[in-house]
Amino acid sequence: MNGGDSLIIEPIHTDSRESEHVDLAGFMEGVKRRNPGQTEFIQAVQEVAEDIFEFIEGKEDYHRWQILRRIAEPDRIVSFRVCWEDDNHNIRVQRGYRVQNNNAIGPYKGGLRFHPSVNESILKFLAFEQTFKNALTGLPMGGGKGGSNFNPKGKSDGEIMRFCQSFMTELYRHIGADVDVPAGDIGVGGREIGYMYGQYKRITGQFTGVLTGKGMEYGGSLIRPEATGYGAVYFLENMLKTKGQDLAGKRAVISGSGNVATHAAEKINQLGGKVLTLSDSEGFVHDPDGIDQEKINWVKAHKTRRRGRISEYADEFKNATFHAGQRPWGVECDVALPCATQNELLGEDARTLVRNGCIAVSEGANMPTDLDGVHVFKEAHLLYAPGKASNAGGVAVSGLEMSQNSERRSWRESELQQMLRDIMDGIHERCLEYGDRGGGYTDYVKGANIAGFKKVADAMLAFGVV
Ligand SMILES: NC(=O)C1=CN([C@@H]2O[C@H](COP(=O)(O)OP(=O)(O)OC[C@H]3O[C@@H](n4cnc5c(N)ncnc54)[C@H](OP(=O)(O)O)[C@@H]3O)[C@@H](O)[C@H]2O)C=CC1
Ligand SMILES: O=C(O)CCC(=O)C(=O)O
Repeated sequence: MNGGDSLIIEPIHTDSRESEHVDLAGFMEGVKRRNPGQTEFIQAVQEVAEDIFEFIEGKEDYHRWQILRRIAEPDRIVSFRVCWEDDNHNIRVQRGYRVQNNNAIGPYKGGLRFHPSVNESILKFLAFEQTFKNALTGLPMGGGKGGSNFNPKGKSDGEIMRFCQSFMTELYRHIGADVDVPAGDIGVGGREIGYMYGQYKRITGQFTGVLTGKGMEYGGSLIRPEATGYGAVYFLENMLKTKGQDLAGKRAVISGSGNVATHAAEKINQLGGKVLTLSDSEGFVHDPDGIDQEKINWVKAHKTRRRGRISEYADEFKNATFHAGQRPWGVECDVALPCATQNELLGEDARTLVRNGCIAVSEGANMPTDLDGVHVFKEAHLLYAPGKASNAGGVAVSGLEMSQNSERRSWRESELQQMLRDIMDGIHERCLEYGDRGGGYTDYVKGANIAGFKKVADAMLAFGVV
């Protein structure tokens, strides 16, 4: 059963087993009971709880004030109907959501996803992850996420505009520059942000920093489009540096062909690596000659302007092959960057990567590796960065966009590039601080989970029970 669409949440009751010190298994039993069928959300909480239980052992305050339990219960979930008219004058009805997970350290912040798979479980997992990620950036941002089961594929520009306007007609009452600041995610790029911002401005009459990822003409920030992909590669570079290595000559396997994947590919090339693959939901392309900047430019135009499929890459560039219905993890590589979607790299894929000699994985997507895969990477002592650390560059530059909007000014590209670098270096440092397992091995998952948790948890302790 997929309970993802259910809005009924069991009331938080003081079950005697949960008001005392439960162990990890007892805690997860409660999470599963309260969130039936929400597999992605349960997976995300489990991955965090595995590390946090070890960290809070003997730390009475975190237990007594039920901090993890409270972070794993969204502050609120808003669900609404979104009606729009297609080009054939049919009335279409979609479901929209905003999950406001936690605002202990700043306004809710996180993207909007338009994809047919969107449901409550997926947005809850994303908002939960976002809470830790945003804390890791060091900027004052809480965690949220939203979206709709609207499928943008094959829709005309007019249909996209009407949907975005209808979506914002309800969402606007739940957001604000100091309340909740959405941005893009899968299926939401510059075009959609523009339509939504226009509608927000039309309804409220306000020109404020209520969305990020805006166009440069109306309050956007330089390098926001590049920031997630570039940041994931900076993080990868930092991990390699701990082993005295760099990206020069390294073969990279990348999934996805959207915003994050193409900018990750761009930065890998700039740092001397060779990108062998890109993918979309229909399969992957393998280009043994390398996907250089010219080819990346073709992919960007193909996906964002022509709205084409990645399979057509193999018709355009000689020696490239398209592998329908497959993911790229079997292609031999030194580094891998999953940049498409959740659970796209399973335990078996992780074993294949390890067997083929891959030394580092930096996640551009959110939770692309399933729990089995995470455990495989940890046991192999791979340099493995979870998305909440490695893909934080995007939301970090969104935070910088908020600052620029508040100050009513724009920073130079060189300043922003340096700030993105510094923020990614800072996240890496925090992972090293909390993820040291001894013997030269850093567990970046543990480091990211604990560093993110500690910041949010300590703010929550300051507020008492709210
Ligand atoms: N944009 C950002 O700033 C940030 C994004 N992320 C995460 O990065 C990932 C990619 O986002 P982004 O690049 O912005 O999104 P885009 O919409 O630009 O691109 C998404 C890419 O992923 C592919 N994809 C989507 N769903 C699936 C699926 N079910 N199976 C296989 N491939 C799929 C798409 O293929 P197709 O065209 O066939 O749908 C497309 O190639 C997401 O996990 C997102 O949450 C994380 C941090 C910030
Ligand atoms: O820039 C933002 O606010 C959103 C980024 C995002 O959705 C993410 O980090 O997953």
